Formats: sequence, structure tokens, C-alpha cells
Amino acid sequence: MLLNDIISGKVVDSVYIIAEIGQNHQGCVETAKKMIWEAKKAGCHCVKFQKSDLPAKFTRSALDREYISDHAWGKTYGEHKEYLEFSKDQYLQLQAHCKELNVDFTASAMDERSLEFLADLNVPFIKIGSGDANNFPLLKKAANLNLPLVISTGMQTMQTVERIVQTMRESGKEDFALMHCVSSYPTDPEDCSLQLISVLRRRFPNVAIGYSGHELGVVIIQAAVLLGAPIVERHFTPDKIQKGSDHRCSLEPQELKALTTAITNFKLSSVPMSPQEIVQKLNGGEELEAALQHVESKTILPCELPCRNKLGKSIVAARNLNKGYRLQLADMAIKVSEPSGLTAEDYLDLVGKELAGNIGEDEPILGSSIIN
Ligand SMILES: CC(=O)N[C@H](C=O)[C@@H](O)[C@H](O)[C@H](O)COP(=O)(O)O
Ligand SMILES: C=C(OP(=O)(O)O)C(=O)O
Repeated sequence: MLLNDIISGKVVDSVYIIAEIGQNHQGCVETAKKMIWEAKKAGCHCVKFQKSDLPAKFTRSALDREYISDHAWGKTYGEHKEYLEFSKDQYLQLQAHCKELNVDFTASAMDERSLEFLADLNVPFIKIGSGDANNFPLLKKAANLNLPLVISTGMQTMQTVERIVQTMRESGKEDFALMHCVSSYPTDPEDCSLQLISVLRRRFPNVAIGYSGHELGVVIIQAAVLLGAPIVERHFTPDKIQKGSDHRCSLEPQELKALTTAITNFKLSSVPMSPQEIVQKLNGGEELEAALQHVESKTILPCELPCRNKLGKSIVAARNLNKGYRLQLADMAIKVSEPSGLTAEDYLDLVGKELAGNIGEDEPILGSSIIN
């Protein structure tokens, strides 16, 4: 598989292109099958979905909250997500369809149960989305599987990215890639911070650094390839104006085709190119220049805060816990919580800390929940 060659550092003459179907199938397996065919026809190497086990990814109150949005498929967020989730049988159908069409099939593992589910399906690699890039228990579990990992880094600081790489190394995991990503839908050109691809390439010279983009159009992602990204991912839709949070920043079939054609025509032996060379080659205007402006280091951008608040993971109680109890690893779970709690990356630091009050199962652990 091309992805394995890229991750293992072999010289390849193609970029691995992932069409992120995600939840743009509107909960319909037949639509998903048509989209797989369109993505293959457009020249993509892989189609990707999103797999969640709802009670494992979200707390009860996060699932029960009212979802007031033009993009809601249910009254509560849980009903909305349930509507968009495929069953095992449907996953098997989609996997078989991809096999027939000779296109790689995978999904992001949005929680530990989904990771097990995907490992069981024997997908060619596992994607860890930005919402779980600081979920170190999930990352460790994924690293212990015998499957390549593609890990996105939206909504994270450079320090967290360092810790991801350290976690992989400590687990003896060699076959993983990082994706530069900004979790804002759509991402404005000036927030795309494409030069972070070069920053990450310099910092982790032995790791493939790809790009998962949420901007409009196909020029910025071409620039990412010319900066040296050997793996790229974009959301894909049959029609941008459909209902659903991701359609607007997705590519329609003709845009996807334009992207794969442009990338296929790049001479990868002259990559990476400088920002100036890229602007010249792509005939770029102000937007491309904005996307390529100098960036020092990776931070959580203000434009990412809505996504982080909605889908970032918190530390919650895995069971009912009493005041005075000292936390152990097994007492904590990492979920999307409503309201949110301490962020997932603080998980290990909480071991041994004493609780200031009772905390019910699935309730967030806050700074004020512990006695320092
Ligand atoms: C961070 C993350 O997981 N982002 C994903 C990948 O890009 C998105 O596809 C979300 O699942 C989607 O935007 C959620 O939309 P809603 O909340 O309407 O189901
Ligand atoms: C959230 C995801 O991706 P990204 O963080 O790359 O947008 C995903 O793949 O589910």
C-alpha cells in the first residue's frame, strides 16, 4: 500500500489522497457507496469514515443536550449522532464495496471501543482525529495495534504534538504519520498556517507530515503538497449546500478531480519548494500568500475554540467516586463532556489526587474537584 511506503520513508512518486466521507453520507449507506465510487473515479486512494461508539465517546449529558442547529438530524446531540452512525453490517458492506473498487477503506477511531471495532475489521490504517490527539490512553492503545496510524493535530499545541511523538516512540511505534490540521470549518486562509508543515518536518525529520484541510477550494491543499506533505485529506460531498456541518468546507466531485489531477502532475522530486516558489507555481493571490505566511510554532488558534469547546475531550469519572478518594487511572475516562472538564492531556497528572467532593459517573473532573 502506498501509505505504508510513505510512512516508512520510501521514495514514492505519488501523494496519498484521502477522501473524508466522514458523516457527509447523511446516514444513508447507499449514498456512502455512491460517494466511494465518486471518490475512486476522482483518483483518491482512500475513503474514510468516522466511527464512534456513542456512550464511549460522549457523556450522558453531552448526548442528552438539545442540538439546536440547521445541521441537526435529531432533537438531542445523541439522536443526531445516532442517525449518522453506521452499524457493523453497514461497515462490512462499505468495506466490501471498497474492495471491489480497489480503494482503501478506513475510519477515524473516535474512542477506544471504536478502535477495537476498526482493528477487528482489519482496516489498512487507523486515523486518529484532532479531537483525540491529546487522548493519550487512546493513542497508546492505538500504538499497540499492529496497524499504521495517521494522527491529526488540530486544536493542539506544539507541546502536545511533542508528546504524541514521544508516546509513539515509547510504545515502539514506527509506522505513524502526523497531519497538520486546523479545526475550523471552513478555515480562513490566514489561519491555515501551512508553514507548520515545514516546522513539523524539521522537528520530526523521520515522520511523514501530511495535511488535513478544512479550507475552501483546492489551491491551499496543493500548496501543502508542494511544502512536502505526502498524505492529504479533504472532506468530500456530492453537494455542498446539503444539510450537515461539514458539507460547506467539503470538495464536490469536480473539485476533488481537479485536486487529484493537479497533485498527480506535480514533480515530487522538486518538493519541498519555498513559499515564494509555491506562490509563483500556483499563480496564487493574496489568499495563498496568507495561508503561507510565516508561523513560528503550533498553538491553539482562536478560530479552533468553537470546535474544541464542542468536540474536545475532557476527563470524566468512569464510576461514582466519593469525596476524599484518591484517583486511580481506572477511575477516569476521556469523553466529550457537557459541561467540559479538565482537558484529556492532564489525565496522568491526576493519579493520586484527592477528591474535594463526590463525583458521579460520567461527570467531568474539574480543577476545583481535586485538592492539590
Ligand atoms: C473534530 C472533529 O471530530 N471533526 C470532524 C472531522 O473533520 C468533523 O467531521 C465533525 O465530526 C463534524 O464537524 C461534527 O459535526 P456535528 O457536531 O454537526 O455532528
Ligand atoms: C476529526 C477528524 O479529522 P481531522 O482532525 O483531520 O479534521 C477525523 O478524521 O475524524
